[in-house]
Amino acid sequence: MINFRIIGRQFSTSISKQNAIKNVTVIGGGLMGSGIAQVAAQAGQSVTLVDVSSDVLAKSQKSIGANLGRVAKKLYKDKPEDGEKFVAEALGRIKTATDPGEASKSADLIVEAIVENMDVKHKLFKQLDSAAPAHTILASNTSSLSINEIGSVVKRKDKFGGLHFFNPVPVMRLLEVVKGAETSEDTYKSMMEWGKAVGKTCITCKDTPGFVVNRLLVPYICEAMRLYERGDASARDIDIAMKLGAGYPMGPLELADYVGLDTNKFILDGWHKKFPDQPLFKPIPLLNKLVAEGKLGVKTGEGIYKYDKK
Ligand SMILES: C[C@H](O)CC(=O)SCCNC(=O)CCNC(=O)[C@H](O)C(C)(C)COP(=O)(O)OP(=O)(O)OC[C@H]1O[C@@H](n2cnc3c(N)ncnc32)[C@H](O)[C@@H]1OP(=O)(O)O
Ligand SMILES: NC(=O)c1ccc[n+]([C@@H]2O[C@H](COP(=O)([O-])OP(=O)(O)OC[C@H]3O[C@@H](n4cnc5c(N)ncnc54)[C@H](O)[C@@H]3O)[C@@H](O)[C@H]2O)c1
Repeated sequence: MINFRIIGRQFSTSISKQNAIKNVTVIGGGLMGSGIAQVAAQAGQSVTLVDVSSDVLAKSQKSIGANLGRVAKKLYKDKPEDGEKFVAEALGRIKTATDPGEASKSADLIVEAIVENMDVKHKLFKQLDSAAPAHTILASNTSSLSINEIGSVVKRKDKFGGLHFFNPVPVMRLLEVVKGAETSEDTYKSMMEWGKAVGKTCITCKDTPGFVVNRLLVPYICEAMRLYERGDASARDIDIAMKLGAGYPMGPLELADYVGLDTNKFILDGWHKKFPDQPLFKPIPLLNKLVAEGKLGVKTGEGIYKYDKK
């Protein structure tokens, strides 16, 4: 096992002896999917990263290469040639594909990280369920949707669950492992072992809205947006307040831009529809306006703040 530290946080990449999952297919090559593919490849697993867009896949490979470089710089501080080997080997374990069905055929585990939309996820999981071998575990990285509802379209309900990672995946140490109503004990154990093998600390949660982290974090971010929208304080001052007054690494508005304002809106709209009387889930006109204008945060160069385009 290799242990290393990034910004004061302990990391490990290891191939667990008990972990029977060797071939992982990640569907969705965006922000989350590329991070999940990276940590699995770092842990020695064979990864197929799938997206509908070849352009996205090319961009993902580039960002995975750069982020592996950041990890290698710390892991192999005194041996840059070993660092280069580490990056090349990890990148070599990642194949890309555009056909989810074909890419499922040799998978032990499939992690879905596509758009936060129930209909789109249902369509994909129906396809994966019929294409993947019988032993394959199917998991969703959904931020806010019900695991039971996503899994309602698959026949293998005992082999379905939630694996919720955090952004940026290579840095954030937590993995929420979500048991659906019909997730088997074997599947749950395999998901926990796999999470550990990719260097994460796993917690278990029932299938409740937002699981643990987002049920607390999303209302916090939304309250910060409402505070800003009312003009109670400037965006900068709200962020400074929570960084210096509460010790958060990012302020809530910076974090909203970092996660993606579209993702924030998908989550809030979904919860508002389900729980219309909950004031914490009420729509936020400012959020709706920014998303309608295509200002989605860091990924589009503008959200609550403006960013330099890379
Ligand atoms: C909505 C969803 O369902 C759930 C979610 O994901 S909610 C979001 C959860 N995430 C958070 O709350 C993130 C909060 N923010 C943070 O922890 C920190 O601000 C941060 C880790 C993102 C960035 O840290 P910060 O010190 O501001 O910036 P930066 O200097 O760029 O990065 C710090 C270190 O992390 C490393 N790093 C950052 N991103 C990385 C990545 N993608 N891959 C590898 N390493 C990375 C950098 O190399 C740097 O290392 P160094 O200090 O040794 O040079
Ligand atoms: N952004 C976050 O901080 C965060 C954190 C944890 C979980 N999540 C969840 O992870 C999922 C992905 O979020 P993201 O931020 O990576 O989104 P993203 O927009 O960055 O990436 C989604 C990718 O999925 C691709 N895609 C869409 N439909 C597809 C399909 N049918 N087959 C294959 N690829 C398809 C898109 O082309 C896009 O590249 C969502 O469910 C989100 O709620 C997001």
